[in-house]
This record gives sequence, structure tokens and C-alpha cells, in this order.
Amino acid sequence: MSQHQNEMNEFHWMLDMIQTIDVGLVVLDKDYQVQVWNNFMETHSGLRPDQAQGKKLFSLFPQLPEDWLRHKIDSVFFLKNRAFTTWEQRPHVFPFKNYRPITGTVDFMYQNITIIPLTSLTGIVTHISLIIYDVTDNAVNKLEAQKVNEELKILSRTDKLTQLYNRGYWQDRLEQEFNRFVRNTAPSSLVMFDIDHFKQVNDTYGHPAGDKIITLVGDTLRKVMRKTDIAGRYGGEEFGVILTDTDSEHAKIFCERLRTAIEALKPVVDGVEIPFTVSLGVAELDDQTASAKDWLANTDQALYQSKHNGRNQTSLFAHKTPD
Ligand SMILES: Nc1nc2c(ncn2[C@@H]2O[C@H](COP(=O)(O)OP(=O)(O)OP(=O)(O)O)[C@@H](O)[C@H]2O)c(=O)[nH]1
Repeated sequence: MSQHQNEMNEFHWMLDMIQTIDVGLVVLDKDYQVQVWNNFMETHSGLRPDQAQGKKLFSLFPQLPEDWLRHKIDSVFFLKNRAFTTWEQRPHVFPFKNYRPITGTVDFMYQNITIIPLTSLTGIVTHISLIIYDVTDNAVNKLEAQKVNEELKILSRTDKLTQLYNRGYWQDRLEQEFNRFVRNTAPSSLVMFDIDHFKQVNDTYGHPAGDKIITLVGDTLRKVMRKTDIAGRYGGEEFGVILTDTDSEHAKIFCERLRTAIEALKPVVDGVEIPFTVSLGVAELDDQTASAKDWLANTDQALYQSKHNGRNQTSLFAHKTPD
């Protein structure tokens, strides 16, 4: 075989390979006119090479993010360097449908795209090539893993009965709030509250009725508090709420709103009315509070005061003044 014949063969083989390879190949000239359009592009766009060739890419696909893609392509012409885009930056550039059976839940084909400069023998970049990879399977798997991780994260910090934060996560947030206070001195108050005579509720009406009451308290708390408040179930029938940017005076108003809302509930469980109340304690964070643990202890002390004074009330913590 002559040298020339060899070269011709190689050229045809190359064209065959370009046609059948399972990635999209598009060659554009400086006017964004399509020169090469392989099988992959035909299959996914429905446009035959003879329908695409010689046409401007952006007139074939008015949905393309034109400004963004032009910018990318122009920089490849200008800098003579490759450019990449990933599905994470833009899930898809070409509006191709997804037909993959495993990841059939998504409508569009996720794409990674490489843009490479094609240099003439004289060293001038006259054309660029877009290489389009179908990365739907990878993208969907990654997105699903992220979603599961996110759900697990939420689950690991949530109390099952009330859907409030659980003790572990809530305590972390308490530490965070304490550290935030040390840096910036916006007021912050802690509320601890506890259902009164809850043992009696359980003993009289049964544990499931008790669980229902705890759930109701969680629901009521969510209704009364602000989005920025951080509420957790601290123990069985004890709850904690961190009120950010709130001094003790306003925290007390919050507590009384919560207390009266709970008192008014009078829930009926299995045909029986079970009225119940809560006792609350408040401590505002101040310079004399050395740690998050201290803050909690101060608040507990105020809660104890409410219990001691007859329950169904709110008490404010006050530091002992020297005699
Ligand atoms: N139903 C139910 N009961 C719980 C749960 N966690 C703790 N308890 C019960 O809550 C009760 C708490 O009782 P105590 O700590 O003696 O306090 P109390 O009866 O509420 O009395 P005071 O707090 O002094 O008003 C106990 O009977 C626990 O069994 C829970 O998740 N569900």
C-alpha cells in the first residue's frame, strides 16, 4: 500500500470512529457554523449532519445559553487553550432528552463539555471542537447520594417524637450561640421548660397519651417561636429554646405566650380531656456566665424556681448579689 493510500485509509477510519463514538462531536468555524456533526449529535438532536452543516449553532438551538457559550468558545479561539464545563456548573448545555433506563427519572441528559482549539498547519486556530459527554448516570448517582446524605444529616439531628432538634445537636447549637455572644454582644436568652406533673399524665392516661402531649408541646412551640429561635427536646418532657437577639424581658414575653398557649390546649386524647401546663425558666447570657454549661445551669435554676413556686409560671434567673 502506498503512503498516500495509507493516509487515506487512516482518514476514513478516523471519520468512521468520529461518527460512531459515544460522545458528541461538533466542529464549528469562527462564525459558529457547524462543520462536523457526528452520529451522537444526530441521535440526540434529531438533526442529520446535512441539516446541521453550514448552519449557525445558535440558530439550530435557540435554547442554548448563547452569551455564556459564545464567551467560552471565543476564549478558546483567542487563548488557544481548552475550556471545560461540567454538569455541576450547568446540568446541560444542549437540550437533549435523557433515555437512559437506570436514570430514567430525570428528563434531560446531564453533560460535561470540552472545547478544544483546532489549529491549522500554519498555527492559526480556525475552528474549535465541542466534545459532549453524557454524564447522566454519574450526575444522578451523585445527586442522589447528596440527597440521602442531607436526609441522614437532618435525621441525625432530629427528635423523632417532636421533630425538634434532639439533645445532642441542640447542645452543639447552644455552644455555638455562647461563642457567638463572646464575639458580638447582641443579647441572647435561654429558655428551659418542663411539663408539669407529667408522671401523673403517664400514670393516669398511659404512655401513648403522654407521647401525644409531648408532640403537641413541640407543635405549639414551633407555632410560637421565630424562625431564628433554636428549639430542642432536651430530655423526656424537658425542652430548650435559644432565643437569639433577645433580652430576658422579651424572652419572658415569649415564655408567657408559650405558657398560655399550652395551658389553653386542653387536648382530648381517646375521648378524655387532659389539661396540662408547663413551667419555664429564663436566663439571659451575660459577662458573668462563663460557659454554655453555666448558662444552662442558670436557666435550670430559674425553671426550678417556677416549679418550687407552684408551677405553670415563668421565672427569670438573677445572679446572687453579694450581701
Ligand atoms: N410518655 C412519655 N413519657 C416520658 C417520656 N420521657 C420521659 N417521660 C416521663 O416523664 C416523667 C417525668 O417525671 P418527673 O421528672 O418526675 O416530673 P413531673 O412528673 O413532670 O413533675 P414536675 O416536673 O415536678 O412537675 C416520667 O414519668 C417519665 O417516664 C416520653 O418520651 N414519653
